[in-house]
Amino acid sequence: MSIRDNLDISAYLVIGPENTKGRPIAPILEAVVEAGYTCIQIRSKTASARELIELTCLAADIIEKAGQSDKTALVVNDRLDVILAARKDGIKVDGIHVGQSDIPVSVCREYLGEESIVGLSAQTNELFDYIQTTDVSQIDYFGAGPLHETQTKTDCGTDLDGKVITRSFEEISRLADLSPIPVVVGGGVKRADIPELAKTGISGFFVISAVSEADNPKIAAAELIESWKANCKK
Ligand SMILES: Cc1ncc(COP(=O)(O)OP(=O)(O)O)c(N)n1
Ligand SMILES: Cc1ncsc1CCOP(=O)(O)O
Ligand SMILES: [Mg+2]
Repeated sequence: MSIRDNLDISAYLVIGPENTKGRPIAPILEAVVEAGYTCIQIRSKTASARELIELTCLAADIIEKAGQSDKTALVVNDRLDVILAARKDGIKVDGIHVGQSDIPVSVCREYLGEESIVGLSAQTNELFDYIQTTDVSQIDYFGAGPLHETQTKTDCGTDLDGKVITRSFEEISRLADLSPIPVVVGGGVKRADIPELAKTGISGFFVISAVSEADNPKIAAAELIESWKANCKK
């Protein structure tokens, strides 16, 4: 049985060295694992392959030391090469998250195998048609959003005309109803959004800055997940 079989994307942290205001990543990872986050995604647009492998190793170590290897999934953003290299070093990496212009999901599935998690960002344009018509046989969940415009990823939700399309709670509820697979929503999500987001019926929230840029990431991480659990529909 792999962690893919019991996929839980309810509390999902995305993190990279460019998101921590210069602070070390390890204490933030330790705090989110301790708080019970179910998924951690290593994502960096600036780190080298070697740095990403090291970071992935660090995260896997922290998850293992906390005894959470069966509960906190570790995925890497975009970089199939990094996952393959990390696995060759014996590091437990559970999967990948890719977007519309990244390596195709069929290739990820072929190289990572049936026990791995493959997450895909839903397309912004014609989102509702897209999630109902896409072949989801190779993927485990959709990443969708943004709820608000975000400085962390300014191109998130950009439509064909270059305009950022944010999603209302009502639209997110429709997404949850229509999607054949779990949906995790992020992009500008802050603590105040969690009660309403949790009531939409989606499977989880994902955040970068609400935790990694917080004055106290440990408290911020705990508050987000507690609020999610307190308000969750399912
Ligand atoms: C959980 C989750 N959802 C969406 C994204 C965005 O992925 P992508 O569209 O490929 O953009 P980048 O993150 O690669 O800039 C994500 N990373 N995680
Ligand atoms: C990686 C990613 N994908 C869609 S929005 C986003 C960034 C979310 O960051 P923040 O939680 O700081 O808005
Ligand atoms: Mg990507």
